[in-house]
Amino acid sequence: MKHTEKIQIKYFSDKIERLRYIDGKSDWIDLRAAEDVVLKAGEYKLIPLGIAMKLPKGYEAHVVPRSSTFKNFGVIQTNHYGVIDESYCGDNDQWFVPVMAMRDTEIHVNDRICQFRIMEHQPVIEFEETDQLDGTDRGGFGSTGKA
Ligand SMILES: O=c1ccn([C@H]2C[C@H](O)[C@@H](COP(=O)(O)OP(=O)(O)OP(=O)(O)O)O2)c(=O)[nH]1
Repeated sequence: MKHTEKIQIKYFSDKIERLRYIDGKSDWIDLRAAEDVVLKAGEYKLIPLGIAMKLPKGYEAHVVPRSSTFKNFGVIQTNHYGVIDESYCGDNDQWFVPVMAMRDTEIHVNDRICQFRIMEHQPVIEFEETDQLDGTDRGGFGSTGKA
């Protein structure tokens, strides 16, 4: 059985619903736009998500689009994969999602536009330079993708 982590959360708006799991379908948690947004095709906007959190020690959070985000809103997340650092934990550290509109679009406050989960940090990495790697050579990029 998975253990539970408590996360301190601050809401910047009363217009968004409080975060929750949706129907037990996934352990990713949807995030909501904290304001109405109107964009023309090609425009960029940092959309406030109306929350800040103090993540558990040793964790970071990852923010990605929902599968339906492009179909519903016509926007692409410009950083593709948002990383919320453990140090982004203060009173003003509101989460945002950067988007670009591919068509004229409107996003309304409380719309579920992206999702997040928390992940443990990776181990500390030390790089050891060498002229020859001792792994088996696959032949380089794209070498198996011909047939
Ligand atoms: O999609 C995102 C990505 C980042 N952040 C916040 C949390 C993160 O901890 C902080 C900095 O992010 P990152 O280090 O990826 O951005 P940067 O461009 O390197 O900026 P900085 O100089 O603030 O580190 O911005 C978000 O709210 N949404």
